[in-house]
Amino acid sequence: MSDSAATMKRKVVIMGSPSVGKTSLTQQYVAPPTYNASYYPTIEDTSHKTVTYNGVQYECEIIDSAGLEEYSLFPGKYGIGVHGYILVYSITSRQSFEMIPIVHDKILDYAGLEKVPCVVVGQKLDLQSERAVTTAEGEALAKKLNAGFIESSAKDNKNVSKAFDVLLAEMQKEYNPAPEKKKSSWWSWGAK
Ligand SMILES: Nc1nc2c(ncn2[C@@H]2O[C@H](COP(=O)(O)OP(=O)(O)OP(=O)(O)O)[C@@H](O)[C@H]2O)c(=O)[nH]1
Repeated sequence: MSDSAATMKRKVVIMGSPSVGKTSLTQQYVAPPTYNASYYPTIEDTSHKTVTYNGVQYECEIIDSAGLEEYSLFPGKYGIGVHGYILVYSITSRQSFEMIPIVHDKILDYAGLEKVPCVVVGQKLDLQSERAVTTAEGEALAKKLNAGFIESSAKDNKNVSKAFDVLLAEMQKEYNPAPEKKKSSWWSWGAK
């Protein structure tokens, strides 16, 4: 995973309950406009996209994983060498929302980390009349997990690339932060 001067490689895994729209989100991002109303459960798919975010070019490897249930074993290959995670629930399913902290805990446990760049994505934003999780609840959970947050609709292609941008921002904070501004020292107080 070496980074060339021009392009940085970023490996991203998309995780969450079955049928929340992980594949639809990925496909809409990688090859828009792509939306399929039929449901085909994923085993695993990998796709690639090169994007420029905040002046940096990233070559992203995006792994769309199989839907996880509460008692699924965490697939170890998703805990190694991964730069960031997109944790997806559906705004129409509380069960899928409740899976988010469980998946997040599994990632940290497996990787032995205290923090990892993540974005929590509330998918199926077009299904407002079936909403079961409020935006405020989503935001509060993401804050608790130290993650970014956005609601999206793969169907309407709403906030799809923004979801990836939020993760790129989280990864930039973690792996290539802006140089810290010089802190003032005690003796500089009052000095002009
Ligand atoms: N209304 C609506 N339906 C969606 C949206 N995204 C996905 N779907 C539908 O939800 C179903 C599941 O979508 P997938 O993208 O296959 O979900 P997944 O999370 O990848 O599913 P698994 O492979 O089982 O993990 C499909 O019928 C999609 O058409 C969305 O934004 N809005």
